[in-house]
Amino acid sequence: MTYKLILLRHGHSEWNAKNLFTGWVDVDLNDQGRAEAVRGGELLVENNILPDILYTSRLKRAINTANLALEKADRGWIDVKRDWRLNERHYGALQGKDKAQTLAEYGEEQFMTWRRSYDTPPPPLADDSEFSQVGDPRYKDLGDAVPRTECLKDVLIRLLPYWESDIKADLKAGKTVLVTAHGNSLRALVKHLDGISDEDIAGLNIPTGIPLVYELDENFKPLNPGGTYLDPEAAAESIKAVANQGKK
Ligand SMILES: O=C(O)[C@@H](CO)OP(=O)(O)O
Repeated sequence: MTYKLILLRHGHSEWNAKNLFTGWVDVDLNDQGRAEAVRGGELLVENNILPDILYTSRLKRAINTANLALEKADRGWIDVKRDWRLNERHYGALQGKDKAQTLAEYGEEQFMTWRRSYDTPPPPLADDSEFSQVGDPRYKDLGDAVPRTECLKDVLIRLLPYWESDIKADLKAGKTVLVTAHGNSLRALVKHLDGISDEDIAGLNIPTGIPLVYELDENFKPLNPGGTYLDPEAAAESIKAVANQGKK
Protein backbone atom coordinates (compact mmCIF):
# COMPACT_ATOMS: atom_id res chain seq x y z
CA MET A 1 0.00 0.00 0.00
CA THR A 2 1.34 3.44 -0.92
CA TYR A 3 -0.08 6.83 -0.07
CA LYS A 4 -0.32 10.03 -2.09
CA LEU A 5 0.17 13.41 -0.46
CA ILE A 6 0.09 16.77 -2.27
CA LEU A 7 1.62 19.82 -0.61
CA LEU A 8 0.72 23.23 -2.01
CA ARG A 9 2.09 26.51 -0.69
CA HIS A 10 -0.36 29.39 -1.20
CA GLY A 11 0.20 31.64 -4.21
CA HIS A 12 1.84 35.05 -3.96
CA SER A 13 0.17 37.28 -1.39
CA GLU A 14 -0.15 41.06 -1.14
CA TRP A 15 2.60 41.06 1.47
CA ASN A 16 4.90 38.72 -0.49
CA ALA A 17 4.70 41.40 -3.18
CA LYS A 18 5.51 44.15 -0.64
CA ASN A 19 8.32 42.02 0.85
CA LEU A 20 6.87 42.12 4.39
CA PHE A 21 7.11 39.42 7.07
CA THR A 22 3.61 37.94 7.26
CA GLY A 23 3.30 35.01 9.69
CA TRP A 24 -0.20 34.84 11.19
CA VAL A 25 -1.38 38.15 9.66
CA ASP A 26 -4.33 37.26 7.42
CA VAL A 27 -3.21 38.77 4.12
CA ASP A 28 -4.99 37.79 0.89
CA LEU A 29 -3.59 36.63 -2.45
CA ASN A 30 -2.74 39.19 -5.11
CA ASP A 31 -3.48 38.73 -8.83
CA GLN A 32 -0.22 36.82 -9.35
CA GLY A 33 -1.11 34.49 -6.45
CA ARG A 34 -4.59 33.85 -7.80
CA ALA A 35 -3.12 32.97 -11.21
CA GLU A 36 -0.58 30.64 -9.52
CA ALA A 37 -3.40 28.89 -7.65
CA VAL A 38 -5.36 28.30 -10.86
CA ARG A 39 -2.20 26.99 -12.53
CA GLY A 40 -1.70 24.68 -9.53
CA GLY A 41 -5.16 23.23 -10.21
CA GLU A 42 -4.33 22.80 -13.89
CA LEU A 43 -1.16 20.90 -12.97
CA LEU A 44 -3.19 18.52 -10.82
CA VAL A 45 -5.52 17.82 -13.75
CA GLU A 46 -2.67 17.47 -16.29
CA ASN A 47 -0.97 14.92 -14.02
CA ASN A 48 -4.24 13.23 -13.10
CA ILE A 49 -3.54 13.65 -9.38
CA LEU A 50 -6.91 14.57 -7.92
CA PRO A 51 -7.33 15.09 -4.17
CA ASP A 52 -10.08 13.40 -2.17
CA ILE A 53 -9.76 15.65 0.88
CA LEU A 54 -8.36 19.11 1.56
CA TYR A 55 -6.50 20.31 4.63
CA THR A 56 -5.82 24.05 5.01
CA SER A 57 -4.67 26.50 7.62
CA ARG A 58 -7.11 29.11 8.93
CA LEU A 59 -5.52 31.85 6.82
CA LYS A 60 -7.25 33.14 3.71
CA ARG A 61 -4.21 33.02 1.43
CA ALA A 62 -4.15 29.23 1.87
CA ILE A 63 -7.94 28.83 1.86
CA ASN A 64 -8.35 30.87 -1.34
CA THR A 65 -5.43 29.12 -3.07
CA ALA A 66 -7.06 25.76 -2.38
CA ASN A 67 -10.47 26.98 -3.53
CA LEU A 68 -9.09 28.31 -6.83
CA ALA A 69 -6.98 25.22 -7.50
CA LEU A 70 -9.81 22.82 -6.66
CA GLU A 71 -12.32 24.75 -8.71
CA LYS A 72 -9.99 24.51 -11.70
CA ALA A 73 -9.71 20.76 -11.11
CA ASP A 74 -13.51 20.49 -10.70
CA ARG A 75 -12.93 19.22 -7.14
CA GLY A 76 -14.55 22.06 -5.21
CA TRP A 77 -16.84 19.47 -3.63
CA ILE A 78 -14.28 17.49 -1.61
CA ASP A 79 -14.35 17.50 2.20
CA VAL A 80 -12.29 20.18 3.94
CA LYS A 81 -10.56 20.30 7.31
CA ARG A 82 -9.02 23.55 8.54
CA ASP A 83 -6.67 23.78 11.46
CA TRP A 84 -4.50 26.46 13.06
CA ARG A 85 -1.74 23.85 13.30
CA LEU A 86 -1.18 24.31 9.56
CA ASN A 87 -0.85 28.10 9.91
CA GLU A 88 2.32 29.87 8.87
CA ARG A 89 5.00 30.20 11.52
CA HIS A 90 4.13 33.11 13.82
CA TYR A 91 6.81 35.66 12.99
CA GLY A 92 6.73 37.47 16.34
CA ALA A 93 7.78 41.12 16.38
CA LEU A 94 8.81 40.84 12.71
CA GLN A 95 5.17 40.54 11.53
CA GLY A 96 4.42 43.57 9.35
CA LYS A 97 8.09 44.54 9.02
CA ASP A 98 9.86 45.08 5.71
CA LYS A 99 12.33 42.25 4.97
CA ALA A 100 14.86 44.46 3.17
CA GLN A 101 14.81 47.06 5.97
CA THR A 102 15.18 44.32 8.60
CA LEU A 103 18.18 42.90 6.71
CA ALA A 104 19.78 46.36 6.45
CA GLU A 105 19.11 47.15 10.11
CA TYR A 106 20.21 43.87 11.75
CA GLY A 107 22.67 42.40 9.21
CA GLU A 108 22.65 39.14 7.28
CA GLU A 109 23.48 36.79 10.16
CA GLN A 110 20.70 37.94 12.48
CA PHE A 111 18.25 38.21 9.57
CA MET A 112 18.94 34.64 8.46
CA THR A 113 18.85 33.34 12.04
CA TRP A 114 15.34 34.76 12.44
CA ARG A 115 14.20 33.58 9.01
CA ARG A 116 15.74 30.14 8.76
CA SER A 117 17.35 28.88 11.98
CA TYR A 118 15.59 25.82 13.38
CA ASP A 119 15.27 26.89 16.99
CA THR A 120 15.75 30.65 17.41
CA PRO A 121 12.45 32.54 17.34
CA PRO A 122 12.23 36.29 16.63
CA PRO A 123 11.38 38.49 19.65
CA PRO A 124 7.74 38.11 20.74
CA LEU A 125 5.02 40.36 19.34
CA ALA A 126 3.27 42.63 21.88
CA ASP A 127 -0.38 41.71 22.49
CA ASP A 128 -1.49 45.26 21.69
CA SER A 129 0.27 45.32 18.31
CA GLU A 130 -1.98 45.82 15.28
CA PHE A 131 -0.39 42.62 13.91
CA SER A 132 -1.18 40.45 16.98
CA GLN A 133 -3.71 37.59 16.78
CA VAL A 134 -4.49 37.69 20.51
CA GLY A 135 -8.29 38.03 20.80
CA ASP A 136 -8.93 36.98 17.17
CA PRO A 137 -12.17 34.92 17.27
CA ARG A 138 -10.80 32.34 14.85
CA TYR A 139 -8.32 31.21 17.52
CA LYS A 140 -10.83 31.15 20.40
CA ASP A 141 -10.15 27.43 20.88
CA LEU A 142 -6.51 28.25 21.65
CA GLY A 143 -7.32 30.45 24.62
CA ASP A 144 -4.18 32.19 25.83
CA ALA A 145 -1.97 29.77 23.90
CA VAL A 146 -2.14 31.97 20.77
CA PRO A 147 1.54 32.26 19.78
CA ARG A 148 3.46 35.51 20.26
CA THR A 149 6.37 34.16 18.21
CA GLU A 150 7.57 30.81 16.87
CA CYS A 151 10.68 29.18 15.47
CA LEU A 152 10.49 26.29 13.00
CA LYS A 153 10.88 23.80 15.85
CA ASP A 154 7.76 25.25 17.53
CA VAL A 155 5.87 24.79 14.26
CA LEU A 156 6.94 21.16 14.01
CA ILE A 157 5.89 20.55 17.63
CA ARG A 158 2.38 21.94 17.04
CA LEU A 159 1.96 20.40 13.58
CA LEU A 160 3.10 16.82 14.21
CA PRO A 161 0.23 15.75 16.48
CA TYR A 162 -2.21 16.82 13.75
CA TRP A 163 -0.21 15.01 11.06
CA GLU A 164 -0.33 11.86 13.21
CA SER A 165 -3.99 12.05 14.27
CA ASP A 166 -5.75 13.38 11.18
CA ILE A 167 -3.71 13.63 7.99
CA LYS A 168 -2.12 10.19 8.32
CA ALA A 169 -5.52 8.67 9.10
CA ASP A 170 -6.95 9.99 5.83
CA LEU A 171 -3.91 8.76 3.89
CA LYS A 172 -4.30 5.34 5.54
CA ALA A 173 -7.93 5.30 4.43
CA GLY A 174 -6.62 5.47 0.86
CA LYS A 175 -7.43 9.12 0.23
CA THR A 176 -5.25 11.40 -1.86
CA VAL A 177 -4.69 14.28 0.55
CA LEU A 178 -4.07 17.91 -0.45
CA VAL A 179 -2.47 20.11 2.22
CA THR A 180 -2.60 23.79 1.30
CA ALA A 181 -0.48 25.76 3.72
CA HIS A 182 2.54 28.06 4.04
CA GLY A 183 6.26 28.33 3.37
CA ASN A 184 7.32 27.47 6.91
CA SER A 185 4.54 25.09 7.98
CA LEU A 186 5.30 23.06 4.84
CA ARG A 187 9.05 23.27 5.51
CA ALA A 188 8.33 21.70 8.91
CA LEU A 189 6.31 18.88 7.34
CA VAL A 190 8.93 18.25 4.63
CA LYS A 191 11.65 18.18 7.32
CA HIS A 192 9.72 15.45 9.09
CA LEU A 193 8.88 13.44 5.94
CA ASP A 194 12.39 13.54 4.46
CA GLY A 195 14.26 13.34 7.77
CA ILE A 196 16.15 16.58 7.05
CA SER A 197 18.59 17.68 9.78
CA ASP A 198 18.11 20.82 11.88
CA GLU A 199 21.04 22.41 10.01
CA ASP A 200 20.09 21.43 6.46
CA ILE A 201 16.49 22.59 6.73
CA ALA A 202 17.80 26.19 6.73
CA GLY A 203 18.62 25.81 3.04
CA LEU A 204 15.22 24.49 1.97
CA ASN A 205 12.64 26.87 0.50
CA ILE A 206 9.19 26.04 -0.85
CA PRO A 207 7.92 27.78 -4.01
CA THR A 208 4.48 29.42 -4.16
CA GLY A 209 1.60 27.73 -5.98
CA ILE A 210 3.33 24.63 -7.35
CA PRO A 211 2.04 21.23 -6.19
CA LEU A 212 4.69 19.03 -4.55
CA VAL A 213 3.66 15.38 -4.65
CA TYR A 214 4.91 12.70 -2.26
CA GLU A 215 4.43 8.96 -2.72
CA LEU A 216 4.74 7.43 0.74
CA ASP A 217 5.30 3.80 1.68
CA GLU A 218 3.33 2.00 4.39
CA ASN A 219 5.62 3.57 7.03
CA PHE A 220 5.00 7.05 5.56
CA LYS A 221 8.55 7.24 4.22
CA PRO A 222 8.86 8.95 0.82
CA LEU A 223 9.39 6.64 -2.16
CA ASN A 224 10.45 9.82 -3.97
CA PRO A 225 12.61 11.64 -1.38
CA GLY A 226 12.19 15.41 -1.60
CA GLY A 227 8.88 14.92 -3.40
CA THR A 228 8.13 15.75 -7.04
CA TYR A 229 7.18 19.25 -8.17
CA LEU A 230 4.59 19.10 -10.94
CA ASP A 231 6.37 22.00 -12.68
CA PRO A 232 10.07 21.58 -11.78
CA GLU A 233 11.31 24.55 -13.84
CA ALA A 234 8.85 27.02 -12.34
CA ALA A 235 9.61 25.55 -8.90
CA ALA A 236 13.36 26.16 -9.31
CA GLU A 237 12.74 29.81 -10.33
CA SER A 238 10.35 30.43 -7.45
CA ILE A 239 12.68 28.76 -4.90
CA LYS A 240 15.43 31.21 -5.92
CA ALA A 241 13.08 34.16 -5.49
CA VAL A 242 12.03 33.01 -1.99
CA ALA A 243 15.67 32.45 -0.96
CA ASN A 244 16.61 35.96 -2.08
CA GLN A 245 13.80 37.80 -0.32
CA GLY A 246 15.08 40.83 1.49
CA LYS A 247 18.09 41.17 -0.78
CA LYS A 248 16.55 43.72 -3.10
O1 LIG B 1 6.70 36.23 5.82
C1 LIG B 1 6.38 35.04 6.02
O2 LIG B 1 5.45 34.70 6.75
C2 LIG B 1 7.20 33.94 5.35
C3 LIG B 1 6.48 33.37 4.16
O3 LIG B 1 6.13 34.36 3.21
O4 LIG B 1 8.41 34.49 4.93
P1 LIG B 1 9.86 33.79 4.96
O5 LIG B 1 10.02 33.06 3.65
O6 LIG B 1 10.78 34.96 5.08
O7 LIG B 1 9.92 32.88 6.14
